[in-house]
Amino acid sequence: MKSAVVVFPGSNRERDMAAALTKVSGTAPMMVWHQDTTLPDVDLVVLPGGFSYGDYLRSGAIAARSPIMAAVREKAAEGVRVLGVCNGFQILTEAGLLPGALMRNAGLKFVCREVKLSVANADTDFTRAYGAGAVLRCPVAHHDGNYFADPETLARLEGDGRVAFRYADGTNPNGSVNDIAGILNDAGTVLGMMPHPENLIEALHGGTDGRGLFESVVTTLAA
Ligand SMILES: NC(=O)CC[C@H](N)C(=O)O
Repeated sequence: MKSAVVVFPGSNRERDMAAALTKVSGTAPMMVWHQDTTLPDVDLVVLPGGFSYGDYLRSGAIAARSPIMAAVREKAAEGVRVLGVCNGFQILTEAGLLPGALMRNAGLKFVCREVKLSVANADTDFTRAYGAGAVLRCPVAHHDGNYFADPETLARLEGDGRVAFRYADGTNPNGSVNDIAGILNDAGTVLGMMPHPENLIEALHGGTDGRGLFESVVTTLAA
């Protein structure tokens, strides 16, 4: 699987993401600077976590208007898979590639801890390696993870199975509506999620629950 990781000023999870992609897919991703205007020929584009532009204005708002985002939009329109984790999810909503918004955490505090995630739809390109109803451990680290969408959008997301992950067992760290932790676009090719699956890849991380997401994409693209 060929992949690219976009790096913005203030990104801080791009190396974790690159390590996870390399470990699971066997191929190192290409790292692309936000000022570039083209993306290489890849099967997956990843927007990593971090504090792009210092979270000024709103988390992800300035990055969503970076030169590279026109190319990300083009790839998404072609059906290339796009994954946004944490700040990457915020950038995808700010860019209009995913609906809704990530508001300040309900507790008004930065939250850094492990949560439980349930796989709300195991029939997606990003989740098929997990069984239906699987519950996994996953770390979160954010202050703007409180997912919100208007009732109409929410009904569409829920009705179309576009909620990929939910916080489980009362571990919702941010007050997101319907315990939403990750959502898909209409076509199921773009996933945004607040938790960090790239940080539970090998035994040294304390667990491997995050691997399934990357394995799902690898398997989907190999099929
Ligand atoms: N880990 C991250 O990507 C954090 C995203 C963003 N800076 C926030 O705190 O909400």
